[in-house]
Amino acid sequence: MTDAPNDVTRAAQILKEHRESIDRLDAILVYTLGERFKHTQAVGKLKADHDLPPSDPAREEHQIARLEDLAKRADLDPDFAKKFLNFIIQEVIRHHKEHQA
Ligand SMILES: C=C(O[C@@H]1C=C(C(=O)O)C=C[C@H]1O)C(=O)O
Repeated sequence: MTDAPNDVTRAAQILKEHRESIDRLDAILVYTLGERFKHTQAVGKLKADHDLPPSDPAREEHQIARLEDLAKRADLDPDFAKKFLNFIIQEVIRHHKEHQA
């Protein structure tokens, strides 16, 4: 079935509004990640200064469990949330190893 011109205009408007929301949320994600990395870089320096290991598996396990719970409440796939956090943590650990090199 072909859309009436009004339907096309309305759909275009709805698409535009969703994309504006997506752009705003992407900006929040990027700024939030930037803030997170500022803290993890400070942790990396602290660890290097005090000869502490780059990774802390017990802390990670606790974070993953917490994030899975948050994801369920936020209607986000908990497996995706887990993969996403793991991806970020691996990058943080790489930075921490660089601090210690
Ligand atoms: C930031 C830390 O270092 C590592 C990175 C973590 C993270 O990005 O959340 C968590 C645990 C550590 O493996 C930390 O120990 O708190």
